Amino acid sequence: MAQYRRVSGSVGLITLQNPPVNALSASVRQGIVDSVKRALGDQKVKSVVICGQNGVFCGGADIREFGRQMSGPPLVPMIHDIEAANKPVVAAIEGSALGGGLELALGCHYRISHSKAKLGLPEVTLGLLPAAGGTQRLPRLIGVPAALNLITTGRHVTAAEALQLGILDHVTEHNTVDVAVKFALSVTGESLDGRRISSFSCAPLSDLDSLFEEAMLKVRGAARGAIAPVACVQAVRAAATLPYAQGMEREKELMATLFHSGQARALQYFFFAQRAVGRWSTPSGARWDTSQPRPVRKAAVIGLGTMGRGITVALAQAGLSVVAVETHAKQLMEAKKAVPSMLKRGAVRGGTTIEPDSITYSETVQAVADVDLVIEAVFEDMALKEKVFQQLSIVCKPDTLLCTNTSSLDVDHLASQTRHPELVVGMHFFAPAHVMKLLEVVYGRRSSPAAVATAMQLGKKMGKVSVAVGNCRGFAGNRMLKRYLEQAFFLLEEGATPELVDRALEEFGFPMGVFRMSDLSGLDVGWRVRKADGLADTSLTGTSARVRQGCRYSPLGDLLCEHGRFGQKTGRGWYQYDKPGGRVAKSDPWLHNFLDEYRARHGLVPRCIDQQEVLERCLFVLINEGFQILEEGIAAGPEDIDAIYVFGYGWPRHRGGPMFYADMVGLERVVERLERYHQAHPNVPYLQPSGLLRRLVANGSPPIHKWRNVIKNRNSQL
Ligand SMILES: CC(C)(COP(=O)(O)OP(=O)(O)OC[C@H]1O[C@@H](n2cnc3c(N)ncnc32)[C@H](O)[C@@H]1OP(=O)(O)O)[C@@H](O)C(=O)NCCC(=O)NCCSC(=O)/C=C/CCCCCCCCCCCCC(=O)O
Repeated sequence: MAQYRRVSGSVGLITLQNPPVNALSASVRQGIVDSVKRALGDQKVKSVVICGQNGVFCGGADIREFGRQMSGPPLVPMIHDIEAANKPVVAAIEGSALGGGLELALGCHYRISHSKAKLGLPEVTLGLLPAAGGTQRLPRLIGVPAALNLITTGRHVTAAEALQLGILDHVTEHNTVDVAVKFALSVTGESLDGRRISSFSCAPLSDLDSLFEEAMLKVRGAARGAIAPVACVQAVRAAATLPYAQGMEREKELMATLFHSGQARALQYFFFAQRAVGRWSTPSGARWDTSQPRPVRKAAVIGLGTMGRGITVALAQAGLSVVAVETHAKQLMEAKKAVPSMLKRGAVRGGTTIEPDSITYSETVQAVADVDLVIEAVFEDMALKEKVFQQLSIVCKPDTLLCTNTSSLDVDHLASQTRHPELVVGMHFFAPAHVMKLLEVVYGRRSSPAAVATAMQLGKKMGKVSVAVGNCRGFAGNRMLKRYLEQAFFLLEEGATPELVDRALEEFGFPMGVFRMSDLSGLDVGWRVRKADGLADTSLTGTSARVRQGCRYSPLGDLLCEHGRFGQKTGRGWYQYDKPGGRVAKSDPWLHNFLDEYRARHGLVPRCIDQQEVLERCLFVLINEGFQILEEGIAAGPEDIDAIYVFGYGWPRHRGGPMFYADMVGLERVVERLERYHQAHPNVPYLQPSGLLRRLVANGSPPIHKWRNVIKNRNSQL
């Protein structure tokens, strides 16, 4: 709703009231329409101010209404009526003016903002466009290039930038509503002719065609297959080339194509999923709202390889004081050079300053005696990590939280090496650790609620999306990835090429296909793990060469490593590169010969594999493992898995994440395809649909937001 009152004698003050962000729900829109009518009909009122309660102007249209039958007054005519008013209307912006909130402000005759406010048109991130006149008014106000940038990226700008761009008329450090009311009094009776943005023309540009061609190329490159950014460019083009009324028609038409699209559904689901992962819970009953995080002021990082350096930077950027420990003198010296320059680059990018003395370096673990939290980031080797944890348990304060940055090792086992296993959790960072948004916080059997809460909060402070997951081999992300990689190898055995598999995945929306990604991260990483697991034995011959522990196994990755092909770092992997460290993947005839010989040696007759099979085999098997993970309670809900895959593994956001994708495709279809592939490959047991997946289908395939009920029922039966 909206509250209306008269203030300072002649100003009608309209306050949007819909906590927490004053989203423009049907009742808020109705409240605005009614209040504007009252203000315009009241002779005593000479000007109007619109503001939001609790220090937030407006977070935009109510996203929760989008999937439902729309009711209440529509936004577009509401904003037109405000703009057409014959009394000055001033927007008083505090907190946020986003999406429909900014569009409402653009319909006002003046915009005054607090200096700390953020403004933007983020509709594109929800699979939409600013269809309440935003695509038509913003270019008319600030010019086509700047508007294109804001509308196609959805980025939020500070009040200072908004003032510079010309979105705002005034920025204040004081009480914004008071300032706006005074301003409204000062403009009473002035002509509004030059204040209605819809009557402006876009500033002329010399080469519109190439501007829009470039913009189109840029958005197509940035989010492969996403339709909203393309529609945003088309809508802004309409603003630049058509009269306002026709531009509005075009905006409406383009919005209609987006509004009910699968991509919009996926992105809106993902908006709420990101927020849901913060409300974590564990099977032991620990929860986000009942567990108190400990304060962490000083942290330590043990091991300053690539990951340790990135973690050190992330901690320092979060404002912590950091003790960075590396026992190898040469590595320490290199880290002392690398970390400050990483910090400097980050500060330039983010416009922040870093206290250079917030990091101290040491060659001994003794230096961490007084820290609140340690993140161990030594080489991925259990014996080495055990030793470090034993040492830390002696050196640290008894209440220091001990975290391990491992991508798959057993957190419970490491906890058992310490005097306080309840203070041990995993913090699985993704490389580069100071850039990648994802953090898996891995709780062990004995991790205390406070330990989990502290790690989750620290992740948030570092700007990460922290997802709490249980302890199992590979946790959630890598456990699912393993299945995906294995299917990709099997597809090569059956006749596919890395190019074919990668093309299918990249057209689906991944920034890189599985083979290009493996080349980038290094084939030797997985090889080392397989060797440690006793799997990578290429001396086996005959049928046993492709079977391990009774299941199908592909030694292709091991064979490549034996040829010294570790990916980009060696200049050869699944592709060839112009030099070691080269980035541009080129098809490699050697690899194709190698695959031909391999198939011939094993009596494999190559067949034609299409993109659909690639997608189904690789993605459905990964999804199936996701269901297994939910079934086991390793992840609390599908949103956790989706956040992990979008933020950590390049799953295209406009497809919502693997679990959402399964919901979109239809669970019955996923089961049917998995069963069919399992029949064709009976020695791949994990192609069998998981129990949870089958149960969901048996329960009538409820929509994704209801899966938790089925999972919960299952857990309560156990
Ligand atoms: C920056 C924020 C605003 C605040 O951030 P923060 O303080 O960190 O808080 P959060 O945790 O993010 O949020 C707190 C809770 O509030 C919920 N929330 C936030 N914003 C919204 C919202 N806009 N709607 C609903 N709920 C919201 C959030 O989920 C949290 O709750 P919970 O924890 O999940 O329970 C930050 O929140 C933020 O960035 N918000 C989103 C801002 C945004 O993206 N705004 C744009 C929204 S879309 C929009 O505005 C569109 C406008 C144009 C619409 C035109 C309509 C025309 C319809 C025509 C249809 C024609 C087609 C029909 C065709 C046919 O049918 O024929």
